Amino acid sequence: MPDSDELVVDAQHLSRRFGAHVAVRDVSLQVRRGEIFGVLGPNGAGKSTALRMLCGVLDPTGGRAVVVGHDVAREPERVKANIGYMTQSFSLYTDLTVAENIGFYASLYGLAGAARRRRIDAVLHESELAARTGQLAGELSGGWKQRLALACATIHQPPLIFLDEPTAGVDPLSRREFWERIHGLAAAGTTVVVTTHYMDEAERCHRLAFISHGEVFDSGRPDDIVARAGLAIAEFIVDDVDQATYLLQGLPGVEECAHYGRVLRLAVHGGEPVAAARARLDRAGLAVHDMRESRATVEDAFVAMVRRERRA
Ligand SMILES: Nc1ncnc2c1ncn2[C@@H]1O[C@H](COP(=O)(O)OP(=O)(O)OP(=O)(O)O)[C@@H](O)[C@H]1O
Repeated sequence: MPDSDELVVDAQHLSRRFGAHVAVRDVSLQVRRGEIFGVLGPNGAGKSTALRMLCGVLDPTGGRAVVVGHDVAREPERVKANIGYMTQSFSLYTDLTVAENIGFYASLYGLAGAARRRRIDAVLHESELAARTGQLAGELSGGWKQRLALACATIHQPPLIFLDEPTAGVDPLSRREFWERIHGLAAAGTTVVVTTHYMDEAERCHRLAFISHGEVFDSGRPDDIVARAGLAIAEFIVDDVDQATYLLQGLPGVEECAHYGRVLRLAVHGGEPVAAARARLDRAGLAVHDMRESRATVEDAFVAMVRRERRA
């Protein structure tokens, strides 16, 4: 966990309208130096719009944000020069080679001479792309494209990088390696703001914000968010899964009863799921095996939040 109090992102009541539609509403969030800050939310929640405002590429229609010491509305060029931004589409030139893409971004950020050569060598080494410099970016697999996009976004050693769903469509091993690299960058003092739909990735962030319908629903450390969701979990195996699911969904406070292979997982809001589930299934004469309490996860908290919003 970073121990710096220096705010690298300070957004106050940030809003963005598109015509009558409010995509981001009154979002306030702070990110400290060296922090990995995750932004979660369902599709269309406003995550990318919020990121684009913080990057200085989209003007807010309300509120303000200071990013790496510059106001995003008044000094967008200063913001852009001092951040890295990896978009969902990776923003690579598919008909240029790996080396040409990196060279292009190096020029964009004004790198020249020995410093330019040093940085290009460094990102090629860190991304393990040195053997692929002549390959067209469009011919790389998803995992290698992702490495190249991160190399381009960090060529100028920005103190802050924004990553918009950086691991979408990338295999699990590449995702792990990518996150190791993100933690390495953060440990060296780089601040990272990342949107993701992968809940295992959310658990790897220092702090999170849950966004829904353009508003921050909750924010804080993953553990604290999970605790605030107030969910208790029971896992067990039953012979008649359909009947058990039907019976358990009728219990008070049940958020979800879902299958994980042979295991049924019951999430209950404020209660004793093991005792309640056992009593209910015993009464119906259903055989239950291996029942145990389990830990609620960020995914449980997230799913409960989205469901509650939909019910409201
Ligand atoms: N340029 C635009 N013009 C009009 N509406 C837009 C524009 N950009 C985004 N929106 C709308 O704003 C809302 C938020 O979109 P945004 O892309 O920020 O969501 P998101 O949380 O990033 O979604 P996803 O997880 O699917 O990427 C959506 O309803 C979207 O249609």
